[in-house]
Amino acid sequence: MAEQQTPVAIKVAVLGGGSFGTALSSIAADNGAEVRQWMRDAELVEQINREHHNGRYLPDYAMNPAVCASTDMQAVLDGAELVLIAIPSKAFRSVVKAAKQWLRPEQILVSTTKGIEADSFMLMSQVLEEETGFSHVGVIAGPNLASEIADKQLTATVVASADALTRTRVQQVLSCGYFRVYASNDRHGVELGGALKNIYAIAAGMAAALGMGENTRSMLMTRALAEMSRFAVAQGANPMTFLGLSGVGDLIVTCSSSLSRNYRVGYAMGEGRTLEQAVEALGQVAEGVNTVRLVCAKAAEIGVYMPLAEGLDRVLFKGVPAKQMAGALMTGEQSTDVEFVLPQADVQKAHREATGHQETGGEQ
Ligand SMILES: NC(=O)C1=CN([C@@H]2O[C@H](COP(=O)(O)OP(=O)(O)OC[C@H]3O[C@@H](n4cnc5c(N)ncnc54)[C@H](O)[C@@H]3O)[C@@H](O)[C@H]2O)C=CC1
Ligand SMILES: O=C(CO)COP(=O)(O)O
Repeated sequence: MAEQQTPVAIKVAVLGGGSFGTALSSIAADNGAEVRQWMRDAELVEQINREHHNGRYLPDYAMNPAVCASTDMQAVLDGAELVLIAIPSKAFRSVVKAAKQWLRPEQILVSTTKGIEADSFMLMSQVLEEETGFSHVGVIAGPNLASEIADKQLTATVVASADALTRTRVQQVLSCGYFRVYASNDRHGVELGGALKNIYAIAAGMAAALGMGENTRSMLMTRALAEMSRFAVAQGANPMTFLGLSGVGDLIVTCSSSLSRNYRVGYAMGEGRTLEQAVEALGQVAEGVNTVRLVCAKAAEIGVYMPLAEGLDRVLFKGVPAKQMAGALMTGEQSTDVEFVLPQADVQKAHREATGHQETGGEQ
């Protein structure tokens, strides 16, 4: 599958020793970049440098031997033109704060993280901007299960940035025969898509464990897309972005695959495990668990109707049994299919004219 391309002469730093950071490091090295990968775990560093594989996060993956792992953040960042940050959202700001002293304004900083910061409700590229004030900032998001990338399955991602240099350099560094990098200038929409879809991946895993069929899964994904776009529009994003790889693309893969960690958390809960048991058994990050809580609080604050996310929030954090919630979620009063085609205001007007009542009250 891999195709020959001209080696990219560039120094790349990857912050994060998890599955996604590891897969991206290896692709960049395959393309000829000089790659250094930072992580905290000295044993893992030693293993990667000696055996060229990451036994903790991607044990079956033969990494490019040229990837040099290190616990020394300064050495990793020194001279890097492109910095990829693959750190879970909970730790993202603290890592950027630690890195800041060695970052320079001409560097390109790209988040690969699909989460939201708890206190600020910021996306990770906003954290990057706030901490550094630099202008070459972007994100990567899309249907990108790290274990499939490791398996060299044909995969597409999106690099999103208002900055053309960021988009071009990421495309040069990461594009290869099995990894296609599409560009977007809607950083906010792309990043929001990546974060929001994790919520529905948990719900889809739960629905699968409860024995729901393909019609149900399709309904869940489609209504999830409506809900995600509704929230994103209220946050100022472009709903068209949700038709792309980082919206519907990522939603499909994570709602369909047991390789998704978010899906696996939902599945375990659908089988009767508690959230704590499900997360502990996973042993890796499932960003959707925090995202659902944060998004529901924000949706309540700004008045966006999100019945699926709110139902999941009740199962995860308020002790409502998954089985009880699943039926209720899917059978709320129906109303508009695509609300950008048939606006909710028109539905309410027709309802008022037909019944003399004021509100439909159901799903938008
Ligand atoms: N794995 C995947 O398939 C994909 C993951 N992502 C996103 O990438 C981000 C990172 O995910 P993964 O690499 O999959 O995570 P992971 O769970 O495989 O690994 C997380 C890594 O972050 C490190 N880490 C955690 N807290 C840290 C701290 N305080 N300081 C330094 N390092 C810390 C861990 O030691 C570990 O190396 C997540 O937001 C995820 O949503 C995006 C696309 C695909
Ligand atoms: O974002 C991902 C795939 O695009 C990875 O999903 P999980 O974090 O659920 O494994």
